[in-house]
Amino acid sequence: MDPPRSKSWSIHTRREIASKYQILERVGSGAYSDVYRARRISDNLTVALKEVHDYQSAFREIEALQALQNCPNVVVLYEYFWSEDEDAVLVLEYLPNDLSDVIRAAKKGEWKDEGLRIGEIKRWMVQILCGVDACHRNSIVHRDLKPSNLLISANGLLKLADFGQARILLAPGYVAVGYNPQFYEQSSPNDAIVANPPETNPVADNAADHEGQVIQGESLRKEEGRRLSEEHRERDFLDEGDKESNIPDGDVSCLATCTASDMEEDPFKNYSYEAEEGENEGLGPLTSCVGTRWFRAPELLYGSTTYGPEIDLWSLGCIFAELLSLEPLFPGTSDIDQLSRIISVMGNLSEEVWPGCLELPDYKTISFGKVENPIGLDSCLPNRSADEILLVNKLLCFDPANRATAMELLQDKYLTEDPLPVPVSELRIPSKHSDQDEDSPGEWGDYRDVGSDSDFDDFGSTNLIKTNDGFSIRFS
Ligand SMILES: Nc1ncnc2c1ncn2[C@@H]1O[C@H](COP(=O)(O)OP(=O)(O)OP(=O)(O)O)[C@@H](O)[C@H]1O
Repeated sequence: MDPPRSKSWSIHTRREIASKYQILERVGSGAYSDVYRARRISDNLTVALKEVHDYQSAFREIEALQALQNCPNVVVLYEYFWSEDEDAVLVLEYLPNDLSDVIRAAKKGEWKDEGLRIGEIKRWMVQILCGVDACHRNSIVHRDLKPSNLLISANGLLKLADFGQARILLAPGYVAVGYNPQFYEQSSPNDAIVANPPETNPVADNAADHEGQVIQGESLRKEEGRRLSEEHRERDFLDEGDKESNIPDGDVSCLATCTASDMEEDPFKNYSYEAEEGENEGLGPLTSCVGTRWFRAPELLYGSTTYGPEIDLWSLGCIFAELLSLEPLFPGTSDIDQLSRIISVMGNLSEEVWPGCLELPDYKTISFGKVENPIGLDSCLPNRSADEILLVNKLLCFDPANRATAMELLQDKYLTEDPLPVPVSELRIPSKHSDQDEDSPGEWGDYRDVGSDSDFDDFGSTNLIKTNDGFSIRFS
């Protein structure tokens, strides 16, 4: 059989890969990668080969995954292929589903009852929080959390994936901390396994999973990591920060909002997409052009280059709201529309709700008319309990300092009181439609396809008024 059509043929012609893996089919692609299902020849283990066409994205993903090797809710990196002239290829554990599949199936009524059960929602939330907690305890900001980047194994384990935009916000030499075992253990008498590192119940065709992980994990030796870091440091565009020239820093999601043409055509040209050097001590400035629009925190939309892990917590708030309502919470069609949706629900951003917001690079460039009666989160989550709305409210705060941390939420009464999270083994996972062309977005829509190229397309009925300082938006 001919190999599948692909953006790049290099993976099929690389001997070092062909000698160890049999490539079976392409299962996905992103802005900078093609992902294949493959079989490890030595033991028949099914793996995902991720061929990354962007150097920096590959480096970031490898660096972050190495730091998170022992975290049960982060995808396992078995090994990687790295050479000067070729795309990096990451060998990852194969995870056939993602959370957007679960939400879509629940919305379609695939399981014959209304949406997701509360115990299921809670178990998904706990697994996501464990993964995010592990990242943040290791000072890693994921920067692109969304349902389609939360992959799910055949037996219900959820794992954070796609670390191509991740940043480690600490100086080299930092000793990473492990995961917190408390939340991976039994949380109810029937809950035999919540999530244990590595998977303790491998499915039949992945029988070598456990062993494979350990052995291959060891192959990611320290010297290898050091060599990679040194190489990275030698590159021209070594990032002491995220530079605009580097906007691949982004991904498709980011490009959907921040393409070069966008910026040329965008009347909000004063937007501070360009990071200024030296703002973020020791690390350089960060680009505000990260993540997928629907899940982007307000500080990013206002051009911050000094944000922290709290941007992930905002994304979590959007994901949790979507788990509860089965609808995206803020499906903005442009960055301005994104902000206007947030403000129409939460009210205006002001010093009162976020002291210091005036310092945001684009705060004065865009002003929104006074929203007298914000819709409120409860209207977006009809039929959900006060505790559920409160949980989401703890994440969706304008002021990043007020957002609850992943660890705090793991101890939240909503997740620790009845009905308890169901065991992982009771989670329902949709059957995968293998016949869908992965190049075409699904009928429900693709997060990578969420925006038009220009901030003015699809701007709807909102009134946009040019002012001396920039633009003003009035809600009709
Ligand atoms: N470990 C895996 N197992 C199975 N499928 C995977 C795995 N990793 C990625 N995929 C599939 O490949 C697709 C692209 O992967 P990924 O999102 O990591 O790449 P990307 O180039 O960083 O994408 P994006 O443009 O969304 O940032 C995913 O949506 C998923 O369908």
